[in-house]
Amino acid sequence: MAPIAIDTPTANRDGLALEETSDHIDDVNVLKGNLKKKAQQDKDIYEQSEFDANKDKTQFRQYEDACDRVKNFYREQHEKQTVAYNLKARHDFHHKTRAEMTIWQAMEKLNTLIDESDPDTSLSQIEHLLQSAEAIRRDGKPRWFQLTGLIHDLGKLLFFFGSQGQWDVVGDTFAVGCAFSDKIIYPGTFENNPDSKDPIYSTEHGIYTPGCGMENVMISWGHDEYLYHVVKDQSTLPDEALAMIRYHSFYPWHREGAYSWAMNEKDKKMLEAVRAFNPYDLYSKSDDVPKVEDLKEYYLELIDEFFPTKVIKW
Ligand SMILES: O[C@H]1[C@H](O)[C@@H](O)[C@H](O)[C@@H](O)[C@H]1O
Ligand SMILES: [Fe+2]
Ligand SMILES: [Fe+2]
Repeated sequence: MAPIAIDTPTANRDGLALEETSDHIDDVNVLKGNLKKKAQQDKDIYEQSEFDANKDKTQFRQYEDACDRVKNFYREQHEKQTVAYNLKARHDFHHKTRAEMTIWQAMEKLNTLIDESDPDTSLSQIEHLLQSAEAIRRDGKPRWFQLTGLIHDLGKLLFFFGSQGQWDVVGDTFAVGCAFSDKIIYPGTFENNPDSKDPIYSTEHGIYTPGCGMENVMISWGHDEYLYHVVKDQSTLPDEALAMIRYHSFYPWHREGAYSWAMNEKDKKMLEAVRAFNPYDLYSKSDDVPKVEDLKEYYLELIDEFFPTKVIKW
């Protein structure tokens, strides 16, 4: 079809030159775009989603019925996550840069890892990340929240950076340096962890003072804590996003209410944010498998918005 010719005037009624008018239109369009983004951002992160309401939750996290792969994973993890190991892991982390790559490259690198601790999915990690992000996006939640869904498990890259196995990378987390809570899954498997017999670490508060704040509690080392440090220093994501990343595997706390004695005022707010995130992580595992190539462009732009330095130090 031939383009329609429009007889455009060179100046508008108020005598403005055409160039200025079209600049103005551009500005208005930018504003409209911002408003649209803003409207999306206004959708409260705490508002319960349809997504959450429609899932049959009894289908997830059935650890008693889980296969041996999952049970063996936790037996090993619960034996080996000691205070001594956690101090060493943090020391090692702060003393080197393991790799330099973009967020998308990290997602691709992670793709060969199948998480041994997970009874609910055998999909690759890139698919799980996109499922989480897409569920948040479909619910019209803020862009920073969508990005948090996209990256929240990238800390599993630790597996390729000299971890001792999967036990110090994946799985639920718990506090070390105080008594192992009976709210942790398979609580009977801590017997062979030497800390369970330590005269201080085995007491309720252990090395901590009540009210000290979760950021002062040493949580078992793995993908949450690692990614939290990477993202905190290299992105503009808000505190809520950092809490979602740092505590998303901390089910004894965010789901079962353990360790409440350690919380401070800020933690109460952060706990709500972590709880708002959890359904998108857990229940999106039964959604359709996303098509990576179809979504790539949208997410590349989103990544650039919050990671000013494209190449990240891992
Ligand atoms: O098996 C899963 C998986 O490793 C997740 O990435 C982690 O966040 C969960 O807490 C855990 O239960
Ligand atoms: Fe995770
Ligand atoms: Fe996840």
